[in-house]
Amino acid sequence: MSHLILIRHGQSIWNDKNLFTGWVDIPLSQKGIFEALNAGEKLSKFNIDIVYTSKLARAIQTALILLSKLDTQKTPVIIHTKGKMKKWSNYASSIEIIPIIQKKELNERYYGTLQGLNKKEVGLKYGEQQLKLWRRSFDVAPPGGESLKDNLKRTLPFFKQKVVEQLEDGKDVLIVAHGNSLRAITKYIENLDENQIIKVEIPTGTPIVYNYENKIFKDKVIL
Ligand SMILES: O=C(O)[C@H](O)COP(=O)(O)O
Repeated sequence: MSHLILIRHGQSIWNDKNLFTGWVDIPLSQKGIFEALNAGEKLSKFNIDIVYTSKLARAIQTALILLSKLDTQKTPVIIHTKGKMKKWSNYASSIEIIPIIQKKELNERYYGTLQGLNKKEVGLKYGEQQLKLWRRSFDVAPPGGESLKDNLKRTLPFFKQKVVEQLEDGKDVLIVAHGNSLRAITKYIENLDENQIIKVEIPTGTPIVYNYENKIFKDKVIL
């Protein structure tokens, strides 16, 4: 049996200010840093084999902080895939590592022209119903941005190919990503329909653990 651990990044500075963030690369707030440390403590006994993050700093920052709390001799190493960064990040083969791999497929949904706007003010201007459709519906895209369906189209092929392959291999996989890229993954692994996914909220800095066995995700625990 292997484990899949999903975690949304800790609170970012724009989460704190209640601004739409999407692909704007905003770091963690101080509260977010504490959330990441706390998540690391909760996960300290897991034998994590591989970490996938998005390309966004708030996810990478969360992963690095969290990994500092793990009770392991393995060294977290950010894997570079191009040019000299790849070639010159060689090391002795006796070293055991936890690879950290950054994938744009795990990025938050692109929030289009809403990025940088205050969520409460958008609700007042366009109405709560419209705000909810933009934020939580499956297929209504925010202006110029990605719907959850669009987000799912880029996140899910990556998840099914790369992550499931690792789980099949008996590896414990940690994914550090975002509210909507994780909703896309959750829709798939919990087999939720387009109405059920509307209600799914992923809190910041909270590990969600599934056991994976015989091609089935089961025994979900929120730590
Ligand atoms: O991008 C953002 O603003 C948040 O990370 C997720 O936003 P949401 O909860 O409005 O989908």
